[in-house]
Amino acid sequence: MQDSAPAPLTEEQVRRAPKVLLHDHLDGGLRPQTIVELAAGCGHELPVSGGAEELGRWFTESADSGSLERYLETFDHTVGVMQSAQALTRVARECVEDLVEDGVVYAEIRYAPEQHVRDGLSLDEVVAAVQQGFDEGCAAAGDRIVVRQLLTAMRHQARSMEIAELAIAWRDRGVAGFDIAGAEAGYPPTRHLDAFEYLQRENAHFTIHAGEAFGLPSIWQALQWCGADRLGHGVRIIDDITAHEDGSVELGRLAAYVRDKRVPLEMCPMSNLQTGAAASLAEHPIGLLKRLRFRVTVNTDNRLMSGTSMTHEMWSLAQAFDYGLRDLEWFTINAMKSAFLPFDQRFDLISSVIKPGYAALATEAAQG
Ligand SMILES: O=c1[nH]cnc2c1ncn2[C@H]1C[C@H](O)[C@@H](CO)O1
Ligand SMILES: [Zn+2]
Repeated sequence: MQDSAPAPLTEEQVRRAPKVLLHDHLDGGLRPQTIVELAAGCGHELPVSGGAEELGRWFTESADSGSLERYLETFDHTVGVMQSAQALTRVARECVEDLVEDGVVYAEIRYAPEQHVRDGLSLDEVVAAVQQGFDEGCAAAGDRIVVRQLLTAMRHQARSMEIAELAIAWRDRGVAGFDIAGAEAGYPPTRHLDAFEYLQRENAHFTIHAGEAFGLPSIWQALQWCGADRLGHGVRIIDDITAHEDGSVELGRLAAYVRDKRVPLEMCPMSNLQTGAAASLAEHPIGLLKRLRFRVTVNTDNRLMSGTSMTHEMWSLAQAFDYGLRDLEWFTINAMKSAFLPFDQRFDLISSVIKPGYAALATEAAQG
């Protein structure tokens, strides 16, 4: 008889476990050393002058602000050094290298092309430069990772239609979908309804940052007006769930819809602690949402600003909620099922990479 107790986990096992990343910002994941070098090359003035280590600390400390708006201010110093094709290619290539090192087997990486045209690049050149970096990184990694782009439009700007058209123009050349990001309060997703309706007519996929810094109305609009396939964060769906003292739980209509329709939630626990969307990891809604079997996925959001990685997110959750390998496999398969990749490719990654990867780790753990 097989022992049904969850295998005891080590951080090293989590690092080696196959992981899937759906929500990660290219401009939120630079290596501090790369920022120092790119800033020197393009004349961008950094907030501190002491080198990579001090700069890395500056990002995590400044992002740890309790407010999404202040958190977002730190991006001035990553976007500022990502204004040339060479810089974009380098950052994209290093992103793939870092994800491979972290045990990620499939990633959708997002960024806002409209933020990278200050020095004269066209939107098309921006996407091409990032794709070049992803191609180089993936080629160097052999077949260990598959990477796609998601193109983001900034919700306070008015270029979403153009960015949606860009995503369609690149849909067979590395771009898997579309997103909107930026300050949530005051900028409802319905401002960009024309872009979402266009994408729906094109049979395209999109996710919307919603329910992070603003509550249920934002999630409701993202799903019921805009037709989002997935929710970026979506943590505030917890506001539509009542936990009674006797242990029973009641879902409001929106929460029930999200669970019934298997709407993927791109949860980013460490980022939520920094922006104030959750008070502590132990109190993070991910614990209850997983127990209620919402389609929860685990993500990094911004590896630089949160000083995080997929290994760190999953290892921290494992410690906070006593998760074992099976729970991490569940998150990973949830994410792979929710990817904006064709069904046959998702199926193949689940059956030939993810399941065998977790099975091998479970065998290893059982053998001590
Ligand atoms: O967690 C986030 N919420 C909303 N916007 C975000 C978040 N993380 C990054 N962004 C913004 C800042 C980036 O410059 C932009 C594109 O990646 O997306
Ligand atoms: Zn995000």
